[in-house]
Amino acid sequence: MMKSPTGDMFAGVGSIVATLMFVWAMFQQFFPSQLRNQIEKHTQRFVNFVYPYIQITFHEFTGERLMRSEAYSAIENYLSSNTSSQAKRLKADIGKNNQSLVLSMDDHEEVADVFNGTKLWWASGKNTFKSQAVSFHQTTDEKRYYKLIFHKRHRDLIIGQYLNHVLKEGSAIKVRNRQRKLYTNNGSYWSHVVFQHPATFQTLAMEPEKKMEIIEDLVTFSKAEEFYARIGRAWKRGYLLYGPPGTGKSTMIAAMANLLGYDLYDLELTAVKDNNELRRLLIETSSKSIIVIEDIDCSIDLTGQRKKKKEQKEEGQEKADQKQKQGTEEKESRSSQITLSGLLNFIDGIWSACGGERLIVFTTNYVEKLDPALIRKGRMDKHIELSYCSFEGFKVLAKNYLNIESHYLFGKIGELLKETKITPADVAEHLMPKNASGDAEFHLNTLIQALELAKEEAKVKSEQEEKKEMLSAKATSD
Ligand SMILES: Nc1ncnc2c1ncn2[C@@H]1O[C@H](COP(=O)(O)OP(=O)(O)OP(=O)(O)O)[C@@H](O)[C@H]1O
Ligand SMILES: [Mg+2]
Repeated sequence: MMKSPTGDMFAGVGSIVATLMFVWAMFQQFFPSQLRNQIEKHTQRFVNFVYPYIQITFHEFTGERLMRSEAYSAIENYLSSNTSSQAKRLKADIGKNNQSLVLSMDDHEEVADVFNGTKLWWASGKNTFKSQAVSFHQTTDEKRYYKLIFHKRHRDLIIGQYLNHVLKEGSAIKVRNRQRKLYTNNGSYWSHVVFQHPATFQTLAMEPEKKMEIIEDLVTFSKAEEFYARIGRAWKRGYLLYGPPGTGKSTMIAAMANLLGYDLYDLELTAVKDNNELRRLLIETSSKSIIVIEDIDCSIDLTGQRKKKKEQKEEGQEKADQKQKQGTEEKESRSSQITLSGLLNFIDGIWSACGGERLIVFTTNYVEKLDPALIRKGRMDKHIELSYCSFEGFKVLAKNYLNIESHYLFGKIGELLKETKITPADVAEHLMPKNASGDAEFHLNTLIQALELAKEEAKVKSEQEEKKEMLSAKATSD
């Protein structure tokens, strides 16, 4: 059978069409990506030419387990404290202690920042995805990010110094804003509660110069990481607060924690079994913390042996329960001894082993009872005496409690304070409002009465002592 030319022709056309279609398919399959690459390459070049900026994106969640990125939260803190005044749309959130509002820039906002004279921009944004998970509620995932935009000329400065600065500053702000904790050792373990003591240096009754000196010392310490590294010393500082009961030692520790934003570890030595346990407790403390050992003279005695504070105090009560507990407790208390040398070794040694800044604060009512080895400089770097209320101290309390800065009775009170020993705690007690009227004059007058009474008592006491001395002198001469 002969083939028709048309048939032939058609067959030819058919194959051409098939070939073309094949080529087209190939073209479609391979070219777009090649083409895209090409286009991208050229546009990138073009964009680089007319748009010489670099962008870096910091995503909120990173990694496989989608951890919240440290960098993102540091940037968030940095921006909310440094540039939120520029942003027109802000997000608000409740800050620490549920009291203050924290403002940060809202999505799709842009703010500028200047670093060493170089301007750069931060933009916030979010990508929204429909969730893949099967759920009755349709959920959408939002992925937030910050984008840093800067001129490529400043690449080194921004990627090096500036980002470092942002991350450091951001983490410092986070520390300042976080909820702080008060740890107490329950035997050999720390347990914690939220630390919310309102004491500040501002409300602490003390001579202004002395107060400033302490604040400066603390702030210098908290910023001295490089200094301590350079001189090869562990980043720690010891304070010894001493003075009669009710002069503000514990209050000052709370003020220190509030000033620096540190956690507090209230170490009860009498509850610690032995040196090993003490070591473990100290190792478990975190950096940026204050370790407090109150009434050091009651916890450790000069020979280095632990006193049984509780048993001394509540002897009567204890006797009743004693029979029950005897078996186990006696064994325990015999083996539970923290020695002075053990404690000193930790103060000297342990800190070097764990990084981060730590303050250790000892308090005592009887500084003269302490072993000089415990309080020599280097161990306790700074000795702070808290003493009876001075006129300056009284003025702070009057401002705190009565909200007054001057009053015609102040002169008289100033005179009386010079002649009497009264603790800030006692002064505070007299200024405490006891009824709704809150009358300043009434409170100042009760304080004056109390001061006069104390003065009288002191006089009687000194007279009695004088008499006694005279009598004993007479007895010896006879
Ligand atoms: N310097 C001070 N400034 C302001 N308030 C003070 C001061 N000293 C004492 N107070 C008030 O008196 C109360 C008791 O003070 P605080 O517990 O700080 O004394 P302390 O020195 O630690 O006494 P102790 O030696 O008994 O532990 C506090 O609640 C505080 O309100
Ligand atoms: Mg105290």
